[in-house]
This record gives sequence, C-alpha cells and structure tokens, in this order.
Amino acid sequence: MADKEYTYSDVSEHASKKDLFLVVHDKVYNASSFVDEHPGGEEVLLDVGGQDATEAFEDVGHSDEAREILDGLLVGTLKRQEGDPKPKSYASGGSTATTSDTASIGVGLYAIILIGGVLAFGAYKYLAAQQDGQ
Ligand code: HEM
Repeated sequence: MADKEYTYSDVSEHASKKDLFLVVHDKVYNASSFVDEHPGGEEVLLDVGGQDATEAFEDVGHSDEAREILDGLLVGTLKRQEGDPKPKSYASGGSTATTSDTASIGVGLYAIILIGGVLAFGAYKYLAAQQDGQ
C-alpha cells in the first residue's frame, strides 16, 4: 500500500536486489522490479538500497520520466525517528536547492590548496637544504 509508514530501520531491512527499498524525499520506494531496467545500472541502486537515496537521485538530475517511474514504485512514506540519519542534500520542507553541494566543493578545494601549499613548502625546504650543502 502506498500509504504505509516505514521507519528508517524497516527500510534498511530491504537492501537486497530482490527486495530493494530506497528513500527519496521521505517517500519509500520499492525498486526491486526496476533494478534490471535502470539506465544508470543496477550497481548504483544496490549501493543505496535500504537507505536515503535522495542525494544520489538528485545529483544525477533525473528526468521527469525517471520521476514518473519513481512514482510508480511508491510503497509508503518514511516515518522519521530521533537518531535517524538526516535527509541529504535538500532543506527539509524547502523546495529550493541547498548550498551544501557548493560547501562540500569548497571544503575539497581548501584541502587541495592546503596540500599543495605543504608540498610546495616541502619542495622549497628540500631545494634550500641542497643549496646549503653545496
Ligand atoms: C528508483 C530510483 C530511480 C529511478 C526510477 C531511476 C530512473 C532512471 C532513468 C529513467 C534514467 C534515464 C535517464 C533519465 O530519464 O533521467 C536514469 C539514469 C541514470 N540514473 Fe537513475 N534512477 C533511480 C535511481 C538512481 C540512483 C539512486 C542513482 C545513483 C547514483 C542513479 C543513477 C543514474 C545515472 C548515473 C543515470 C545516467 C545513465 C546514463 O545516462 O548513462 N539513479 N535513471
């Protein structure tokens, strides 16, 4: 039934190929029948089986057709409980995109700059030491 409520732990019990639930925007979908037909491959669906796939699904930028297929797989809604993993990549209740994607790119960028800086400093020290030795 499409109006059944599942807790996160209910959903996490359906994580095999033949019995594959996933959560997108707090709705619970049974993707078992679709795994073999997914144009993006079965691997990615199995990866998010029994979990919140919102981020993975939205990151790909699925078409309206994909969303219609998703609608057809609906089995219920997610009943959130305290201690559940937070929904990913969208503001709860909000419709606009969050900045979390840009934020994570920013953090990655800082890490690269930092590592680059450390390497450059190391190289500089090394060269300076070599010059001293001559
Ligand atoms: C039950 C949920 C899902 C449905 C119904 C679905 C449906 C589809 C459909 C119909 C397409 C064809 C392109 C389009 O119409 O947008 C597609 C492509 C794709 N999907 Fe999904 N998808 C689901 C979940 C996911 C998840 C969780 C991922 C994880 C990363 C994913 C990754 C992809 C990728 C990478 C493609 C592009 C394949 C290509 O262009 O070669 N999908 N999906």
